[in-house]
This record gives sequence, structure tokens and C-alpha cells, in this order.
Amino acid sequence: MANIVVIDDEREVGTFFLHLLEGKGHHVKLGLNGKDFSRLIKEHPFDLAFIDVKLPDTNGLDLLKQLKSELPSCKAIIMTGYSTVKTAVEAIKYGASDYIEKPFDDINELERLIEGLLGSGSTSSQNDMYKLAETLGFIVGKNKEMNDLIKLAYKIAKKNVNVLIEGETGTGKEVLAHFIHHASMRYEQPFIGINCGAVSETLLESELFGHEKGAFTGAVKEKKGIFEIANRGTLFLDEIGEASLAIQVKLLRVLETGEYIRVGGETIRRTNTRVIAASHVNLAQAVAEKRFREDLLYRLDVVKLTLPPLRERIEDLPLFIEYFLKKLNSNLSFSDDAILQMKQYHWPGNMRELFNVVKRAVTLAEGETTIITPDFLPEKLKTERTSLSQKLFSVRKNTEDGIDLERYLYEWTSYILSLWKENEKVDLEHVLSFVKDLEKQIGRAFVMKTLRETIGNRKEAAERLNITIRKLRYLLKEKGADPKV
Ligand SMILES: Nc1ncnc2c1ncn2[C@@H]1O[C@H](COP(=O)(O)OP(=O)(O)OP(=O)(O)O)[C@@H](O)[C@H]1O
Repeated sequence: MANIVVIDDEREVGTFFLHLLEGKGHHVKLGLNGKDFSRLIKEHPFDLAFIDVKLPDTNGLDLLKQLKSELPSCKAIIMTGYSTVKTAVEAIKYGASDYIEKPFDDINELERLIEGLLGSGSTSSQNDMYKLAETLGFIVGKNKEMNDLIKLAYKIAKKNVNVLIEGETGTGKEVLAHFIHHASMRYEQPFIGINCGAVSETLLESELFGHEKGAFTGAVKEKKGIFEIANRGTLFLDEIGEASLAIQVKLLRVLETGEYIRVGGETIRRTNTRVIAASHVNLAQAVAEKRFREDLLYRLDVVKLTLPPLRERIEDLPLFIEYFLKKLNSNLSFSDDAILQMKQYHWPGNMRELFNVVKRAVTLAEGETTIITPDFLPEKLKTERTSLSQKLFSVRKNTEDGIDLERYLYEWTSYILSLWKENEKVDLEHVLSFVKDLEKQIGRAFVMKTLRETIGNRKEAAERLNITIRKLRYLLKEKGADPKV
């Protein structure tokens, strides 16, 4: 049986848990504040902690951090009221297993949550999470940021909170919204998406809220809006930043009250639609520039998920390529140098751009070859890669007969430092290949210089350099020379 601690300044909450949990044979300790908590965790090896967000002498997040450093294996559930849901979501990022809203109206769900946490529930729920992602064609990969993000998304999916997804274009915002819908209790209800930037203001209003017959020219019959059709389901508002200020006011009203009116109508209608909004622009910035309502942002970003761009999870590129090849029913594969070239590119269009590049390469290579080489990649990928290292290659090429060592070293250092500074996720093999090149170029430069000084006398040059003649020939890249000698 488990050791459980409950920290809440409302005594009734503690008493409630005491009855609920001791009835199941667990040992329960109660505390009213941070001071009690600090004492209790020193005295008992707890397995599970219920912590209220708002406490008289501290806040739940600080206690959570303390718990995770002193008793890392103890699971934690944060308790919250509506106004503190944002903090509770934050707590999940700090390692809380879940959060629950007070007052508790579904005891069965609470019991299931506790059983799940005390048993092996959390591993099996993670397996379910990855299985669901796979079924939906949502590739997560190994990238840590992406894994943390999907775990948070999976946990909050079951809560009735709005979600804001930010990320550059093509990073998979719609795929993630779809995943959240399927992981939620609403998965059997409709998931409907609309791009707020793709239609005019009038059309968007009628699409969202519906219209009555005769509401405007062309409204020959009444029409249901998405808030009506997606009732009990999920509405995906893509490019929310593009919605006009007038639409923003109407959206705010639905989010605050659940109420709306059809265009040209008078009846107040109610909806229970979960909104997942997405934006490729930073909405906080749009608020600062007065292009977006602050109160609407506050309603939308109860949970904010930010998708990393592809270049920041480039280690998973081969996995994405493999997935896209399968999706295209192709048996082709990409050569190592093609993948290397793709890893060097900065992918402004992210996953969508990658898919298009794979699709183009497959179309061009089909029937020609089984392995896709850099020749089948678009020019932009080649240009980008070479633009950085171009200078370095050209210095080397132009100095085949006597390398300008100083210039080469300068360009070499600049290039390596540019990789070092510009991109955290650099391909180390690529960097190391330049280190090998450096060794080769230095060897060759010394040999050439010495040969000039000895007027081409190889024996003398080799003696001066303290190497064998075979090594000298090897450094000059002459055939038959054994590199190991
Ligand atoms: N993690 C992923 N696994 C598999 N495919 C993905 C993933 N992320 C994105 N894609 C694919 O990339 C393409 C773009 O994804 P999506 O439309 O979700 O991006 P977006 O961020 O919503 O784009 P936009 O900003 O243009 O609306 C789609 O074809 C999608 O299937």
C-alpha cells in the first residue's frame, strides 16, 4: 500500500482524501502549508503527493520543485481552481504527473488516475501515447523537445482546456491538433479545421457561426456554423493571428460564455466546442503591436505548445525520410551524402518542404536508380551547403600546386566556427571530415614547400621533414603510396 501526502489549506480537501484513500488501505498524511510539507517529506518516503497550487505561505510549484529534488520517485498531482489552470499546466512541465480541478466532480476518474499512477499505469499510458501518434502518422522521433511536447499534449488532451500551438509554417501544427483531438474524450466527435487567413472576414464569420436565410446577398438558405457542427468536438482555428479584430471579439465571447449568434440571427445559441488555435506568428508580439486582442490570447493559451522547427530536430531527418518514402509507397532509399546534404539545409518550410523534396526526388529517380543521390535534390539544397563551405573548397582547389596555407587556415577556422556558432545541431561527421581535410592539406603544404626549397629533391625533402619517401608520396596523393608507412 502506498504512502500519500495531501497539502491543502482547505481542511475539507484533506479530509476528503483521507476517507477516500485510507478506505483503500493507503497511508495518508495531511498538511496545510509549505512548512508542513517540508517536515513531512523528511519523515516519510511518499509515493504520491497531492499539492494545492495556492497555499498561504508558498505556492504549489515551489513545493513540486522541492519534492522532485528531495524525493524524485514520488509522483505528484497538482490541485487547482479554474483561474490557476495555467500554473497547473506549467507544473506538468516541471514533472507533475497530472493536475486535477477543484471541486472534484468525477470521483471515478480521480480513482482511476490514482490507481494508474500507483500501478504501472504511467508506462502503459506512454505506450498508448506513442501508438496513437503512430496510428495518426505523427512521427515523434528521438528529439527531446519533441518528446516532452507530445507528453504534455497527451496529458492535457483529456482536460477541457483550450490549446494554442505555435510553430513555423509546416512544422506539423495541424498534425498535433489532430493528435490532441484523438487523445481526448472527444475523439468520437467531429474535428473540424478552418484557416482564418484563407477566407474573407464575412465568409469566416458565417463559416464559424453560421447564418440565417437572407442574412446577406447569397444567403438563400440557413446554414449551420462550425461551432454548431463541431459541438462536443474540436475546432482547429489555423492561423488565428490572421482573424480580423471584429472576428476576434466574437471568438472571445464564445470562449468566455460558450454563446454565439448566427449571422443575421437573434437567437443565442450555446456550444461546447474545444478550441485548438494555431499560429505561425508569435501572438504575444501581435498583442504588443495591437494586432491581436490580449484577452483572447489569454483565453487561448491556457496551454501553449511550441513546435520546434525541423532544423532543430535534424537528428530525426532519416526517420522522417523513411516515413515519407513509405507514405509514397516507394522502395527507394537516400544515399548517405544525399542525407548529409539535406541535414545541412535550413528547411524554412519544415516538414511540408521535406515531404515535397522527398516526393520530387522519388518522382525523378523512379525507374532510373534505387538509391537517391544528391543529383536528385533541388538546387537550393546544394547552393546552401556550398555557400558556407564554398570558400574553403575554392581555396583548396585554386592552390592544388601549392596551397596558400594561411588563407586555407583562415577559411577553415571561419567555417568551423560558423558551424559552431550558428547551429547547435551540427552533423559532427561533417565537421570531422573537415578536420581530416585539414590534416591532409597541412601535410601537403609542408611537402610542397620543402620540395620547392630542395629544388624537387624528394630524398632530401623527406629527410628534412623526418618522414619516409613513401609517406611523402602519400601526402602528395601519388598512387601506390601506403598511407600507413
Ligand atoms: N511529426 C510529423 N510526422 C509526420 N508528418 C508530419 C509531421 N509534422 C508534419 N508532418 C507533415 O508535414 C505537412 C505539414 O504539416 P501541417 O499541415 O500539420 O503543418 P502546419 O504547421 O499546420 O503548417 P501551416 O503553418 O502551413 O498551417 C503535412 O503533410 C504533415 O502530414
